[in-house]
Amino acid sequence: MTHAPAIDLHDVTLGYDGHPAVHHLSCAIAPGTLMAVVGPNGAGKSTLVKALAGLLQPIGGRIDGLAGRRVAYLPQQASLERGFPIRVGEFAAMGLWQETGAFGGFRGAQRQRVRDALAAVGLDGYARQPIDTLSGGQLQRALFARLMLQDADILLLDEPFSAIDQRTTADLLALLHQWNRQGKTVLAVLHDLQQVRTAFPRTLMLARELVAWGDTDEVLTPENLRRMHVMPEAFDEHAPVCEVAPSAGDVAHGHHDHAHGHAHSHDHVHAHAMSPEGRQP
Ligand SMILES: Nc1ncnc2c1ncn2[C@@H]1O[C@H](COP(=O)(O)OP(=O)(O)OP(=O)(O)O)[C@@H](O)[C@H]1O
Repeated sequence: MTHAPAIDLHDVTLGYDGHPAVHHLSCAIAPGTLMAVVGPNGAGKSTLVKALAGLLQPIGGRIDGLAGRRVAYLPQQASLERGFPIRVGEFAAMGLWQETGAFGGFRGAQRQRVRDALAAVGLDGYARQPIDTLSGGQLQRALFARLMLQDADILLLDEPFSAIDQRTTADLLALLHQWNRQGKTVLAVLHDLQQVRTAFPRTLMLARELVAWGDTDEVLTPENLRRMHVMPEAFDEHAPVCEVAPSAGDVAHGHHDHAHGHAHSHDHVHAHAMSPEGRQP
C-alpha cells in the first residue's frame, strides 16, 4: 500500500456554474485516517465530498491521491431515490457491481458475502424484503451493507447519522471504526460535535474555506468554532472565481468579499502549520 496522501488538495476551489462555493482548500489526508468534516449549513461540506467522489470538477486547484484508489460515496439519505422495486439483498449486492459488471450474475461465494454483509449491519433475514418497506435506520444499515461490499479504500459519507436513532448510529459507527482499523480512509460529514469529539480522531472544519484541520482536539477549539460560525451565510451566485486565497482572519472578521475578488494575504494558519498527517510539527 502506498503511503502517499489518500487525499491531497492543492488550493482547490469548488462551486457550481463557475461560481465558487468553497475556496482555496489545501490539505493532505494520510491513508487510514478517520476524519469528520464539520461546518455550518452551507459551508460546502457536501460540495467537498462530491468533489472527492468525482462528481464535481474543481473550478481551480488540483485534487491528488485518489487515482488508483477505490472510492465509495454515501450521499445524504434525503437525496436517495428509494421507490424502485428492489429487494434488500439485491440492493446491497449492487456494491459488488465492479466485480460482477452491470449484468453479471452472482457466484455462490458472492451470495454468501451479501448475506454476511447484511448480517454485519444487523439486517440478517431481510434479504428478500422490498427496500421501500425499510425504516430510515434500516435503509441506512442496507446502505452500509452495500458500502461494505464495495470494499473501497476511501469511504466518503455525507451525514450518515442524521435522523438515525442512537442504537443504529452506535452500530454503524462501530462498523466505520472497524473498517478504519482495516486501513480504510474514512471521511464523514457530521453535525454532532460531541460525536465528533468522542469518535473521530481527526477533523476538517470548513466555512466556505478551510478553518482548520488536524487532531480533533486541536480543531474544535472555542476560537475555531467562533470563526466557523461567522461564515458569510449567503451563496453569492454572481461571485467570480477570486484570484488569491482569502485569509483565515478575513473569515473571522466577516471581511471576506467574494463579489469583488479582493487580493487577500495568504494566511491559512492552521492548514499550513500542520504536517501532511495533520499534526502540528
Ligand atoms: N447543485 C447546486 N447548485 C448550485 N449551488 C449549490 C448546489 N449545491 C450546493 N450549492 C450551494 O453551495 C453552497 C455549499 O453547499 P453544500 O451543500 O456543500 O453545504 P453543506 O456544508 O453541505 O451544508 P448542509 O450542512 O446544509 O448540508 C451553498 O451555498 C449551496 O446553496
